[in-house]
Amino acid sequence: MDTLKSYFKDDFLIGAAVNKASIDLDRTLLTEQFNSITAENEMKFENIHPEKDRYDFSNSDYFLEVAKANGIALRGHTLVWHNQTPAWFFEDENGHAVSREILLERMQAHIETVVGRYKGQIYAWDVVNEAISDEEGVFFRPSKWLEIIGEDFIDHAFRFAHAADPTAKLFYNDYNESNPGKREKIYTLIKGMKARGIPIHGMGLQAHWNLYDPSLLDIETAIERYSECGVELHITEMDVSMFRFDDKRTDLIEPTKDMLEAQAQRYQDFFKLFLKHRAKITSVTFWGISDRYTWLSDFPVKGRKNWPFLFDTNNQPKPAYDRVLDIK
Ligand SMILES: Oc1ccccc1CN[C@@H]1C=C[C@@H](O)[C@H](O)[C@H]1O
Repeated sequence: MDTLKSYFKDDFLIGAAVNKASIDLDRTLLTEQFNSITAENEMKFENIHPEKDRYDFSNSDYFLEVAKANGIALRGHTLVWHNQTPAWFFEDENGHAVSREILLERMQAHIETVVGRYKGQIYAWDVVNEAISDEEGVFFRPSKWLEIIGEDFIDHAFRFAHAADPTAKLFYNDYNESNPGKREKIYTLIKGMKARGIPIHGMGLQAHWNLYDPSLLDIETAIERYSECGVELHITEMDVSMFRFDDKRTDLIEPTKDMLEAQAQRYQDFFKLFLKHRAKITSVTFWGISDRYTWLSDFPVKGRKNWPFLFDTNNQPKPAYDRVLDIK
């Protein structure tokens, strides 16, 4: 029987985000279908470095152990992000903002400790996540990193990561990556980093898409534009929501047949595009394993169930799975 990882074995890795529950609960489907995993939350700052002098590698070590035992590659997510990073990291003992020099020292220590621990065992890192603003006319997203260090916080993060593990591919990762306005800002960022000799190797397109947008044209234009920077591409957090981002409906307890058919068509269209650009794309990761669990059941509408993946709430293939395996 074909599986995702076997069907695309000559094209790109097929990955899934896992968490402490799903890596065990959904182990059969995970090992059968996927050959890459990403920690959904367990390698983020607040979980892996919860206190100034304490790191917690228990979950990330376990994820690596499971990955190795099953011939699965591990993606690292994420080192520098405005979200899920504890406030103490930016403050001195009196609760005041630390200096640029101190924050750079702390950033370097964090990256050296985390990336260094898994040197040679993590094939790609999302070094910086979501540093570009969605707001028209604003380039960088405001954050404590930007405020205290300045615009070069990104360059430093990549340099520290490369020094800690020269074998890892280093990615900039972002969402709304196919929106033309944000695409051009990300393109400018990466182009500039390459021109300055910063060790950036890839662009992570999060691909939090839905039944209605973005258009295939915007996605393909983004794939081509980022590739022009001379970096490889990863699809890093793919899910296809049944709802537009601004649709706050909460009446459904299961997807309609029309939704499932529309989702199957969207997934087939997306994977046809990925195959067309297989020379640029080296990994495609879903931001979950199956509809049994998705972060979208709490975002943007808390408690509103969503069904964004190829496998249903019982880990069974949906129409979208059959359509993705019926392209070649
Ligand atoms: O789609 C978005 C819309 C607004 C803010 C962030 C995002 C996506 N942000 C992602 C989603 C879930 C987290 O687990 C990931 O670490 C993060 O990269």
